[in-house]
Amino acid sequence: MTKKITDLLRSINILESVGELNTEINMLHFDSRKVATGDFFIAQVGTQSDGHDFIPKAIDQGAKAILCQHLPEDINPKVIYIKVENTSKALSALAHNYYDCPSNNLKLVGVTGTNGKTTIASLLYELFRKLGYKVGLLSTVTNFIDTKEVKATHTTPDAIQISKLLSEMVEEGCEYCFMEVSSHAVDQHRTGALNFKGGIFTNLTHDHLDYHKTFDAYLRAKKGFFDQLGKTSFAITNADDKNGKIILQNTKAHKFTYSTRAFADFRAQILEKHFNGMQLEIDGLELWTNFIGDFNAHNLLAVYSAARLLDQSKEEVLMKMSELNSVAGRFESIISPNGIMAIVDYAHTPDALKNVLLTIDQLRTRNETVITVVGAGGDRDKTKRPLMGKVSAEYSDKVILTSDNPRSENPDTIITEMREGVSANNLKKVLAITDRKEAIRTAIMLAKKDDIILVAGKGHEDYQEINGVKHHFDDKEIINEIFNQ
Ligand SMILES: CC(=O)N[C@H]1[C@@H](OP(=O)(O)OP(=O)(O)OC[C@H]2O[C@@H](n3ccc(=O)[nH]c3=O)[C@H](O)[C@@H]2O)O[C@H](CO)[C@@H](O)[C@@H]1O[C@H](C)C(=O)N[C@@H](C)C(=O)N[C@H](CCC(=O)O)C(=O)O
Ligand SMILES: Nc1ncnc2c1ncn2[C@@H]1O[C@H](COP(=O)(O)OP(=O)(O)OP(=O)(O)O)[C@@H](O)[C@H]1O
Ligand SMILES: N[C@H](CCC[C@H](N)C(=O)O)C(=O)O
Ligand SMILES: [Mg+2]
Repeated sequence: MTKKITDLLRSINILESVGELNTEINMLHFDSRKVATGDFFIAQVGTQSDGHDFIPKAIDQGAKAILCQHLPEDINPKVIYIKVENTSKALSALAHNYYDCPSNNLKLVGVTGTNGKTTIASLLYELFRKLGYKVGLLSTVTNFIDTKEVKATHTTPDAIQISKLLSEMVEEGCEYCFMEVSSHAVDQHRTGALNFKGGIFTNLTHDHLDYHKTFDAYLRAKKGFFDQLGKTSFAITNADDKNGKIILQNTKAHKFTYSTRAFADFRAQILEKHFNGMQLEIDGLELWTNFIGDFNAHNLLAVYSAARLLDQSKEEVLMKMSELNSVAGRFESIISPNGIMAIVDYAHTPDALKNVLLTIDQLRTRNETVITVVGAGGDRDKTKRPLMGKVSAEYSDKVILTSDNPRSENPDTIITEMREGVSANNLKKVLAITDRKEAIRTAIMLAKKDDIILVAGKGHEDYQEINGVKHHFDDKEIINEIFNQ
C-alpha cells in the first residue's frame, strides 16, 4: 500500500520540512531495523535509546522520508525530512491517517485503570457478540478481529499496530471495538489520535512506579486518556474508587458513574456469593453471574454501564450477561481427584492479590488451609514486591514465594524483596522455592482434601521469561499434570 505524505500529515503541526511532501511512501516504521526501500521512518525518543540516532541506518536501508524532532546535521538530498514537536504524538495521527482513520468507522471504547481492564474489555467483546454484532478486541491476553485471533504482544499495541488492527476490523464489518488502554500507552501517545466513543475507568492502585516514578504521575497518565475524549463521547468512572472523580475532572465527555456502595448513575448490589457465582441486582433487576469476588461485581457493572450507553436494551444485556464466563487466567479453578481446589489468577499487584485472597476468605468455611504460590515480575516495579509479600502472608495460612517472570533479574533477589514485606509473626508461614513448578508441586503436596491453593501472578500466560528467553510455562497445565500424577 502506498500513501502520499501530504495525506498522512493531516492534522499534524509541521514545524519545518525539507523536500517534496507530495511524494508517495510505502510503509510506516518507528524501528530502523524494519525499514525497507521507500518507507517512512519515525524517529522517537524512547526509554532506552533515541530513534534519531538511527536515522542514518534507516536511510541506508532505503527510507524515503523521516519524521523527527530535530533535523540531522547531514541532510541527504534524496530524502524528505519533516520536523514536528513530538514524533510519538504525530505517529499516532500518521498511523491513523495511513489506515484511513478506522476509529471514525467503529464505536471504539477504551478501558483503563490498574486492574480489571482485560476482564471488562473481554466481557464487552463477548457480550456484544452475543447481542449479534461483529466486534473487535485489543487486550493483554489476545486480540480479535471478529472471530479471527491475532496474538497480543502488549496490553495496548503500538500506534501503527493499533490502527492496522482497527482497519482490519472495519474491513471485516465490525461495528464495535473494545480495547485496553495501559498507562504506558497513554504516556507514549499510542492512542492519541484515536476517536473513542467512550472510556471506562476501573481503579487506581499501586503498579508500574518503575516507569511513572510517582503515583501522581501514574494518575496523570491515566487521566490523560479521559482528557483526550471528545464532547460526544461518554466517560464512565468507578465512584467507589478514591480517584474515580479526579480522573474525569477535565474531560469534555459526558460523565457517568457506577457504584456498589453509593449513589451513582449505574448501581449494583451483591445479593449472594458462592464459589461458582454471585447473584447480583443491577439497575433494579436480579441476575445470576458465573463470577465471584466483589471486584467482579464492579467489572460487570462497568460492562453493563457501557452496554447501556451504547444503546443496548436493559433486559437483553442482563440476560446475556448471565451467560458470560470468566476470562482466561482470571480466578480459574481446577479441582483435583482428591478434592483440592487450585485457583489460577493473574493478580500481579498488591491490590489484586488482596482482592482475590479476600474473596477466597469470604467463601471458605475455615476448616481448610489456604496456600498461596506467588512471585513478582523482574524488570518491573520493585516497590510492589514487599507489599505483595505482606498481603500474601496476611491473608493465607501458608505462602510459597517463587518466581514469576524474572526477566533479566536474579529470581532469588526478587523473592528476598517480597519476603522483606512479611511481618515477623507471619514469617513462619512463608517458604521460598525459586523453581515455580517445584513451588506448585510443593503446595499440592502440602494440601489435603478441601484445601485451597492460589497460584497467582501469571494467569493466562503460557511462558516464563528468563534472561530474554520465553520458556513454555503454563500454571494451569502444570497443576493439571501434578493433580493427575
Ligand atoms: C517501557 C516501554 O513501554 N517500552 C516500549 C517502548 O520502547 P522504548 O521506549 O524503550 O524504545 P527504545 O528501545 O528506547 O528505542 C527508542 C526508539 O528507537 C527505535 N530503535 C531502537 C533500536 C534500533 O536499532 N533502531 C530503532 O529505530 C525504537 O523502535 C524506538 O522507536 O516502545 C516500544 C515500541 O512501541 C515497545 O515495544 C516497548 O515496550 C516494551 C517491550 C515493554 O516491555 N513495555 C511494557 C512495559 C508495556 O508497555 N506494558 C504495557 C502494559 C502494562 C499493563 O498491562 O498494565 C502495555 O501496554 O503492554
Ligand atoms: N476491578 C478489579 N479491581 C481489583 N482487582 C481486580 C479487578 N478485576 C480484576 N482484578 C484482579 O486483577 C487481576 C488482573 O485482572 P485483569 O487482567 O482484568 O486486569 P488488567 O487491568 O487487564 O491488568 P494488566 O495491567 O496486566 O493488563 C485479576 O486476575 C484479579 O486478580
Ligand atoms: N502488564 C503487566 C503484566 C505483569 C504480569 C506478571 N506476570 C509479570 O510478568 O510481571 C506488566 O507488564 O507489568
Ligand atoms: Mg490487561
